[in-house]
Amino acid sequence: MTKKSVTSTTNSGTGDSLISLRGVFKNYDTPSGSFTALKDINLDVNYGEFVAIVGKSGSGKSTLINVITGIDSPTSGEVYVKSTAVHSLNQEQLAVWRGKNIGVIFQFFQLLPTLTIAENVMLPMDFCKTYPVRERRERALYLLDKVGIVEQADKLPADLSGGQQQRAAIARSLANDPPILVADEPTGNLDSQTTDSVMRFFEDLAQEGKTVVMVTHERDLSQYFTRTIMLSDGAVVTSSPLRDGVGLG
Ligand SMILES: Nc1ncnc2c1ncn2[C@@H]1O[C@H](COP(=O)(O)OP(=O)(O)OP(=O)(O)O)[C@@H](O)[C@H]1O
Repeated sequence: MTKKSVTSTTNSGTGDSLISLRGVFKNYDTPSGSFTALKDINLDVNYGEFVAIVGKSGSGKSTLINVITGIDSPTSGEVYVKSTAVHSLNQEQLAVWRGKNIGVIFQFFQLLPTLTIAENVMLPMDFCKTYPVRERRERALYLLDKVGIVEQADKLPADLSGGQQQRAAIARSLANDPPILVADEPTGNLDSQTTDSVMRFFEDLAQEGKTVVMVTHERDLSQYFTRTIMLSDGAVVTSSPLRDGVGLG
């Protein structure tokens, strides 16, 4: 599948964009009063984009992706993914919706230590009942093969290297074939060679039409992204296309 360009940042939130944020604010109550972590975020991300969220520590990067995934709800404003109004789903609806639509990848992998790698990859399918029971292990093995670690399928996470665990986490994120992958510092715990291979894998997924949104502190990864969104004090300060015209409005 070829990449598509990002749409205008002014559509209604129910247009062609895959992810659409409209006037999103997020306030946290703190002992010293209300703190605004996100300020009037308006953003559109389309199919096949590989987007970096960058900015200083505390600028709101994790809060932004938590609002996109529905892990956190906005204080005001609207979050749409395809035609779903994420901001209006209840917790139970959110869990199932997220399981089917968003693969989440963390810096520290968060594989369940007592389950094998294949069982970890099967978990999202078990939770959302997206594939028949008899097909789930076969699909897990297919995904582990895709990320290059199928021979580790029956080992426990502790028996794998950091890079292999992150590949397992990526396979798990793909279990329900979601259109979106969201990753918070996924290479923060990897050496540079493993980082490059993980980044190339994300790049390939974006080429296939998945949308990848990734928080990163690592400046030398910019070659991989189709767009960089920079946050400062909770606001978007730049949203720049990086190459091939992808990301141009
Ligand atoms: N639950 C919370 N309660 C109060 N303040 C919070 C909460 N979560 C985040 N914040 C504050 O919101 C701001 C943005 O936090 P966030 O974690 O999104 O930043 P970040 O850019 O991801 O930072 P880092 O790069 O250090 O991970 C920070 O000032 C943080 O202290």
